[in-house]
Amino acid sequence: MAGLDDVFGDLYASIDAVLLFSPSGSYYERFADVDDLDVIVVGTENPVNADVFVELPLAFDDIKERIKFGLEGALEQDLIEDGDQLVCATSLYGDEIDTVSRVRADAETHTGIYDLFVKSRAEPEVIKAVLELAIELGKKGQKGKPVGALFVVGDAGKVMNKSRPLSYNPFEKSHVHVGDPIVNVMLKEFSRLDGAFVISDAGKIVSAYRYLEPSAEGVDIPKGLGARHMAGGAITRDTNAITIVLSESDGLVRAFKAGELILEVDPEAY
Ligand SMILES: Nc1ncnc2c1ncn2[C@@H]1O[C@H](COP(=O)(O)OP(=O)(O)OP(=O)(O)O)[C@@H](O)[C@H]1O
Ligand SMILES: [Mn+2]
Repeated sequence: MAGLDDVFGDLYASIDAVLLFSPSGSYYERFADVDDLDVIVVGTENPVNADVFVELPLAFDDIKERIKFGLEGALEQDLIEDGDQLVCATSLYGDEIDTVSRVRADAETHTGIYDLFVKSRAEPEVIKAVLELAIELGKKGQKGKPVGALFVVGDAGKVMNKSRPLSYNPFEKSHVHVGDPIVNVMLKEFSRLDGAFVISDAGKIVSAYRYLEPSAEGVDIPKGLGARHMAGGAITRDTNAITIVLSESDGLVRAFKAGELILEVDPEAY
């Protein structure tokens, strides 16, 4: 008669490492005695004091997103490499680990999203909200038509100093934040306007209609992209902001940081 190991054993056969997502102390200790196994702890914090730890910028309710960030962070820190077979153990229903997934590390899906969230000045929740808004806008367009948009996130004071208004700022004196569903509807409406949105570290919409005037000297963006992307790339070198840019012409969402393109996603595939 076969045991459950014969059925589920494939899940953890010949793996390169185990990623434990926010394990309790006792759960983590169970792994100390397992021979020849690399254990990587992943979480927003490291209360078990694991030596090998990947920090998550957010807890991520969505389990696929949580695992994606864990893998990207582990790749970034060279804890795992392309082609590694991994077991990810996480909690889906409660606080204890109750779910095991086998995944393969894949350098091709290593998008740069981890870097965008973890080492940026703006709050991760704010970056997540803007990225999701840009992706939604890219999927649906504005009234069915493709639309472009440029969001400058973080270091807003400096960004304002390196830009000028194209028209009246509809967000003047308002105290609204990205991520609020009503505000997101407004941002989508205003994406038809020229220029950029400026958003603070904490997510406050500082301005729409901003014309960015960074020095673009030495900024290297992919050929074929125009003024929106050039300005979006360059402002991140002159300031500590990141930018999220939706292209009207090719429909892709890109993110820039420190003057470089670090993320390129197709909204339809996200
Ligand atoms: N310096 C700038 N600051 C803010 N917005 C800008 C700037 N330059 C261009 N834009 C905005 O980008 C829009 C599109 O410009 P352009 O076509 O040159 O950019 P692009 O990089 O090709 O973007 P897309 O792929 O969306 O066409 C402009 O209509 C304007 O609203
Ligand atoms: Mn263009």
